[in-house]
Order: sequence, then C-alpha cells, then structure tokens
Amino acid sequence: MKHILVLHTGGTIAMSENESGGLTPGAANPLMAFNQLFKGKYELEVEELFNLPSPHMTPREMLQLKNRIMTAEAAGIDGVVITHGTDTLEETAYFLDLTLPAQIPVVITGAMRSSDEIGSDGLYNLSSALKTAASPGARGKGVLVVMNDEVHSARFVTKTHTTNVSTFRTPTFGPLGIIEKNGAKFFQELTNQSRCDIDHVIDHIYLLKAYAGMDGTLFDALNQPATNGLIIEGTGAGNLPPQTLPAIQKLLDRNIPIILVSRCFNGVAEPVYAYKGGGQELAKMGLIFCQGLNGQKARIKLLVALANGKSGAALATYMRDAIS
Ligand SMILES: NC(=O)C[C@H](N)C(=O)O
Repeated sequence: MKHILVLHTGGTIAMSENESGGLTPGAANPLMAFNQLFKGKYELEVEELFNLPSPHMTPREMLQLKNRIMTAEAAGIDGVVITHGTDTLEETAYFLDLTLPAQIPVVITGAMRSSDEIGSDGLYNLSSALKTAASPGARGKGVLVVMNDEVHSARFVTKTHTTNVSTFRTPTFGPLGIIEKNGAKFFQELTNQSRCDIDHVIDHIYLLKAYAGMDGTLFDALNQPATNGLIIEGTGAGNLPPQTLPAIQKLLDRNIPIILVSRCFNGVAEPVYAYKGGGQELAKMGLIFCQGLNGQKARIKLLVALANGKSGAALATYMRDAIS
C-alpha cells in the first residue's frame, strides 16, 4: 500500500458557509472527517500545515511546504498530496515545481465549492489527487495539479474561471492526463526542466500589465532602491506602448531585471515587431523574453532565480528557457 503524505494548507476546500452565507475557514478542516474513507487504499499521514485562504499565501509558506516535502521524501514517503486555495494554487504549484528535486509524485488540488455546498468538489478532487499520487506514471513528472478529472503540469496550468469547477486549464499545450476510475492516465509529457534549489525567498519583485495608452507612471513608481525585479505582461507577441520606454530604461540602467511575457492567454512572447516599443526594440534594450509562462508564474520563476543567486547572462538564459 502506498504511503502518502497529505498536507492541508486551506482554501475553499477547507471552508464552510457562515450564518450570513459567506465562506470562511473554520477551526477544524472538514476534510479531516473523511480520512477513514481512504483506509485500506493508502497509508495516509495527514497534516494541517496552514489554514489560509490562498490570497494569504506568500513565498515564505511555499518555501515551508518545499522543506516539508523534502524531509518527507528523505524519510521514504511514496507521494505527497497538497490541498490549497485555488486563487494562487498555480503559483505555489510552480514554485514547488521549480525548486523540488523530488522524484516522488507531488500533487496539488483544491475545490471551487465549499465543503457544505451542494455539489461540493473538494472530497472528489482529494480522492483524484490521491489516485494520482499513488500512480507509478506520476513519478518524475514534476508537480501536478489535479482538479475536475484532469491532470495538469504545474508549469503552464492556470485558473481560468471564477466559479466553474473546470477552472484549471493549460492554455496552448493542454493537460498531461485524465483521472480514470482506478487511477491517473497520462497521454503526453513535458520536456524536462532543471530544478533550482533555494533556501530563502526574495521580496520586491513586481508584476505590471500593459494597456493601450500606458505611460511611465507605474514604472517610475517602481524606481526605488528596494526593487529587485519586474515582470511586464506586454501586449500581443510582446510589445509595449512607446510612452513607457523612458521610464523602463531608467530601471534597466539600475540593473533591475525586467522580464517580458504576453498578456495573451495563449501563445508565447517573442521579439517580432520592429516599430517603436515593438518586441525587437525591447529585446535590444535588455528586456528578457520569457516564453510560455503567464505573468504570475514568470514572477515566481524570477524570484527563484534571484534567490538562487543567478544574475547577468545566466539569469537571462534561465528566464528565457521556459519550455526546455
Ligand atoms: N476556490 C478557492 O479555493 C478560492 C479561495 N478564494 C482561495 O483561493 O482560498
């Protein structure tokens, strides 16, 4: 029987409705009442690491999770399941995917409906995540996100709907597999990604989204001694309104790494256009194009790169290379 560590961290999966109909975390995680359901299928070790709504998660808690998983793997656990709020689930999943050297399956799940709501998806998703963590095919695939009968890689999965249970999707590339009655079935594989170990996290890495008519105001506001890095979600293939360029140049002059991704839901950013503010000029200025990641994931990757001590050409190569 597989020995699986379940780490609860909070989110809607651990919440119930209060008297006025609002969703809140309670003193006890409602999933704890169902541990005996899995008796005879898996040997479970269950811990409530946090009980946080996921907008309260920070890279510090992500690092704590990573350290707990590494200790568990060293102690011989077969797989790990994490329950998490869905709002920032993709960030925690990608943080762990980048930093964990683990070969054991690490599977993250959550719920869109609280434990006491009609059609609650929490217990079902937990059961699917356990099936996946116990599947031999899940080994060595990096961190996996399991929700609504699909298995996604942490690298590209994103929350796409505010309420629908099929909210987690992998734009451009699609899911890695599906949940069947008896386990997870994989039908495609991502190219390998090197792991990058860190023992601390970095603050003051910002994320801005470009829009028609954007000027330098927000970039000027980030021109501060504490700023460590910036991600910009550019338009289309990776372009910016020309009025932003002087303020961006001031940040580059201070050696602040600036990473460019696309604000488009599908596709990758690449320096195609040669007009003012077009991708070719941005690349020449020194903005680093990051392929395939959305803004919030590129931010996690920059944080990991800087915490690992990367700078200059090594940082640029690491940030550019999201796919291989
Ligand atoms: N479905 C959820 O879990 C959403 C909730 N706001 C959270 O992320 O904690």
